Amino acid sequence: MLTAYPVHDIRRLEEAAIAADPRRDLMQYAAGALASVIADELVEGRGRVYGAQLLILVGPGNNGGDALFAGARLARRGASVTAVPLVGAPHRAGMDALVHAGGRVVGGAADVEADLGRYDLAVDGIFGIGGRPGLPDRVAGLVSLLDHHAVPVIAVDLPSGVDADTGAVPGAAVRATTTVSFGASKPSEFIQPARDHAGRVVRVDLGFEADQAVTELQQLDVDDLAAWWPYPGAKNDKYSRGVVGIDAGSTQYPGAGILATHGAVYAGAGMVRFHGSDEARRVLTADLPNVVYADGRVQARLYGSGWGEREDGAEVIAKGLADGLPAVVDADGLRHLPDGGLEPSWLLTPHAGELARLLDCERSEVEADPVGAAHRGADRTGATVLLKGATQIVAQPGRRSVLIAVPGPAWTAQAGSGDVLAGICTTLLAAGLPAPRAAVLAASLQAVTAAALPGPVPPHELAREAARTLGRLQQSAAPR
Ligand SMILES: NC(=O)C1=CN([C@@H]2O[C@H](COP(=O)(O)OP(=O)(O)OC[C@H]3O[C@@H](n4cnc5c(N)ncnc54)[C@H](O)[C@@H]3O)[C@@H](O)[C@H]2O)[C@@H](O)CC1
Ligand SMILES: [K+]
Repeated sequence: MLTAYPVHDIRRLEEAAIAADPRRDLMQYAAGALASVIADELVEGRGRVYGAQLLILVGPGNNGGDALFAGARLARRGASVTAVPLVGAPHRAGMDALVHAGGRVVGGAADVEADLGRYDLAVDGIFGIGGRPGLPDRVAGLVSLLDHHAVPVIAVDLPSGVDADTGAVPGAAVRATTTVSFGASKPSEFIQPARDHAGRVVRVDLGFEADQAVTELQQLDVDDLAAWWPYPGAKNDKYSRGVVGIDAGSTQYPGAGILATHGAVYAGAGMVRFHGSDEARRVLTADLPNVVYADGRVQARLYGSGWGEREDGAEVIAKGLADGLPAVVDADGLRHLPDGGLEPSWLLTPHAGELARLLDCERSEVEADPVGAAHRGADRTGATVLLKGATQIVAQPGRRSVLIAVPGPAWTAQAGSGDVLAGICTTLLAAGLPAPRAAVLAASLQAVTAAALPGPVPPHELAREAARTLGRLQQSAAPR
């Protein structure tokens, strides 16, 4: 599991680390770690550090200081280092160190633009955690020229221009090949589209110790998925594994019910009872003869995928609430929720547009701060929220921390993926998992399954593959 903290909390952790050991120079430590990553990349790219052409992009803060001190270390190892101050006054001591080590400082972007292609590597020390999203125009111009010349960029702490807290990229931003992240991960390392700007992330431990008061973003990895999945054991029967009730699909959208049922079955439900349309039932009878159509005991329900315009939607959901069973509400079902008063054992699975409708805001507002929007959705409804999209985020009512699923390939964004996902989530609720864990495991299973495939497959095939993934994960799982 990887943990990220918002900038506000990283500053607090940094202050606490300095107070605990005032003699430790965090900037020198950071610069040393940065220099060693740069040296490794130079050796990999051209065989040695000596004689390498290194360009340092310098902003007005400590981020530029880190870059300058790292540049000084590499100049001492024989690299030819050019620093270009781009915004405001650069870090004084860092500049002195670079010049003292034999580095060159030019006046501004115009002095390097003509021959950018000669640089082996550029270091982005423009803005760090003090940066506001976007880049001043002249800086954006230089950054896009570097891209044009295919000069690899190592970002110091984070790629300048991205929003560290939200992962949004509202304007120009550096696209790094590698990011050297200090002290603690930033949310932008996990959340798209900023995650793509970071490239490979090398994390440098500065000895921060998290405390209870900080907000955490916890991103699962494959080992967490393997360890947390509730594999059926020898003592399980179909009831203890969980019976899923699916009320999904409609005459207009029969496929949604079929897909959700595939998700539920292949994720290992003890039994699935299907209460959707007759068209879907005919297909399911042929494809998945284990599905049951009679009423009877269930342990979790799914409502809403492919409902379309359903007149009795609000009534069905109200009845489900009165039953007191955990439930997943997906897609069209989200239009029929009561105003607040849901339970955290209920899991809502909106994409950005559906969450915007729940929050009475624009989709762009959700995309600008997906974690914040997922929190608001959970707080407003009282339910757990899984916000689907390029980054899959799970928020709980009244809690500031969020879970983030293992990232998967972009091709899973296709019609029907959400229906399968809703089915997997319901299987995990029926198995007795709390909604947040069910949501993050289901989304992670889909991502890990897709990542192991050579390319796009339709969602019902992805559901079948998920069962194979679970078989492999179970073998590799270390008990926790
Ligand atoms: N957090 C930590 O524990 C450590 C932080 N260090 C470095 O310090 C950095 C933070 O340093 P600072 O707080 O000085 O912040 P920055 O280096 O991010 O710079 C902030 C400055 O840039 C200006 N600025 C921000 N966005 C702008 C924009 N879009 N257009 C124009 N001007 C803009 C601000 O007004 C401010 O003056 C970290 O990212 C990291 O690189 C390291 O030295 C080691 C320890
Ligand atoms: K940077």
